[in-house]
Amino acid sequence: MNPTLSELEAQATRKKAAFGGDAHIVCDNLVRIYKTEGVEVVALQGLDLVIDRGELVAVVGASGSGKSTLLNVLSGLDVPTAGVARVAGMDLLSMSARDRLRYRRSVVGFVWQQTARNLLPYLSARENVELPMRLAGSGRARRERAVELLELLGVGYCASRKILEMSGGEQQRVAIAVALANSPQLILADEPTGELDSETSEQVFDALRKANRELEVTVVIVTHDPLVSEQVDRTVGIRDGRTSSETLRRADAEGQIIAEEYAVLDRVGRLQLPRDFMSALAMERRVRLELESDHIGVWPAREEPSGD
Ligand SMILES: Nc1ncnc2c1ncn2[C@@H]1O[C@H](COP(=O)(O)OP(=O)(O)OP(=O)(O)O)[C@@H](O)[C@H]1O
Repeated sequence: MNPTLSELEAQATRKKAAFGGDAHIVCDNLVRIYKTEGVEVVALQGLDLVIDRGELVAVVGASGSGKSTLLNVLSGLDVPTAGVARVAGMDLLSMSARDRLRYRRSVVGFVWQQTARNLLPYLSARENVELPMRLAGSGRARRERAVELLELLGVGYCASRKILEMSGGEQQRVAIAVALANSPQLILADEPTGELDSETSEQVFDALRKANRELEVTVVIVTHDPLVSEQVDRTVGIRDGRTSSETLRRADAEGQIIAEEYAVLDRVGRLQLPRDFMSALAMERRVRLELESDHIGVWPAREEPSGD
């Protein structure tokens, strides 16, 4: 018997709910097209991404691959052209202006690469951390919380200093305290160690890891810094506006970290082969697939015999 219309509707809703389920961040077929002077740039071309609550994830990819666009969408600063973007159950496409403001103030915190974008120069570190709490209208104990956060991140001694009296690494750790001020569920960081040397980068990354482990905040870091991308449990690679690869790290029985690379398979079965794999075997246009009992073989297409 043919299904009724309401059965079909229920089926479609079930299917929709299945992708990502109740994960903390769900991007499903996310598209962002920029139009400038009549020219269209497709920055995100159907990006799928699922991040669970409490994960610490690095996002990597070549310049122009869409990393900042993704972060801008997740931070509520930019609205995607199509697809689904959901954070903590909130739909970032259909959100009202009022909900968006609330979302940006108290659900998500950001840390940018340029410290000038994170901190106000005429306020002390402590006052900078208090400011988002003031704007959100949170009542008492702002001062205590600001000092507590600065101490947690190892920069309690900077509480009364202004930006110019702190090193780059100290400024970024204060910026993380600012991002944490209103107890967000998620921290987004765009190249937070981009302007720092490796020792200072380590301190800033440790501060983000502390926020993740001790305050149970989900953390997404866009980075070119191997020091960051090689220490997280999961690194997501973006290529041409889509998630193309993932590296998962786990400790083996001896405590050694093992990194395993995966290609990302979308819901209709598409995957991107790494460019260096394709060029190593001169694969282009089409490949031959063979289904084996436990894997799928991929071969370069056979040379067609030339007719002469
Ligand atoms: N506001 C905008 N208007 C027009 N095009 C844009 C805009 N922002 C980004 N783009 C384009 O979208 C594409 C993705 O840019 P995006 O900044 O997300 O890349 P990215 O991976 O963050 O790069 P990078 O590592 O250099 O910061 C690029 O082709 C870029 O030129």
